[in-house]
Amino acid sequence: MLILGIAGGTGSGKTTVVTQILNELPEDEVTVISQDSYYKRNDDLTYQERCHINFDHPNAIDFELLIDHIRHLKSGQSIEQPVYSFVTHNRVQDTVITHPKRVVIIEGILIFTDKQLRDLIDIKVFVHADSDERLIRRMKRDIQERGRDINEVLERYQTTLKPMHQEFIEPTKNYADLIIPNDTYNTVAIDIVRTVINERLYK
Ligand SMILES: Nc1ncnc2c1ncn2[C@@H]1O[C@H](COP(=O)(O)OP(=O)(O)O)[C@@H](O)[C@H]1O
Ligand SMILES: O=c1ccn([C@@H]2O[C@H](COP(=O)(O)O)[C@@H](O)[C@H]2O)c(=O)[nH]1
Repeated sequence: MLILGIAGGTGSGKTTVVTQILNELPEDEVTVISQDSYYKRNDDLTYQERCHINFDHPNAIDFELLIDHIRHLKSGQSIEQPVYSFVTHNRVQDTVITHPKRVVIIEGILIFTDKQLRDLIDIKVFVHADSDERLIRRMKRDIQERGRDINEVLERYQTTLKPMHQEFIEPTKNYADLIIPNDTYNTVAIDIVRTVINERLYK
């Protein structure tokens, strides 16, 4: 099994890069684990309290469960991947049965902050986009898809996203084997990732 980690700031294009990689590989050989599925359960908090959680801090992530699941997949066992709701800011009851595949892609802003998780990842990719580009993309997404208003997005960006990015996410670029500049679509980088995966899998 080959484990690929795709990190990078919010709006950098991680999900887009994952989709591009998926398009290059046989469907039955790849599975994706999203860090977002592993936000901690917050059943004991009210909705208002959950709105104030710092989702860009490593403490928000249930790394213990995520690492446990990656180890299970590595040893050939299926897992029940949690499902997270950005509307309620909490996990839902459903889970998705995820089977081990030859390639496992883990994607998320904070995945390189945890050493145990880093050590399980064979190829670490960091997707880079300038902060203004990421802010614009994040504003569009949160307003169009997550029901937020412009003031809410800007306030959150200034008070939480930007400082957390600088403190926790940007420094993990140093762990990357490959940095993908993604201010514009980068097909060359995707070709390189595909070549590396094929090389490792079929050598
Ligand atoms: N290279 C790019 N150029 C322009 N828009 C992009 C690019 N990559 C991603 N996007 C757009 O930016 C938004 C955020 O991308 P996404 O892949 O969801 O980022 P992330 O998963 O890192 O938060 C999406 O609307 C996506 O279509
Ligand atoms: O309930 C939540 C949980 C997280 N977020 C934000 O999501 C991004 C991470 O997702 P990307 O796809 O990488 O952008 C993170 O910046 C959190 O602030 C949220 O809005 N609500």
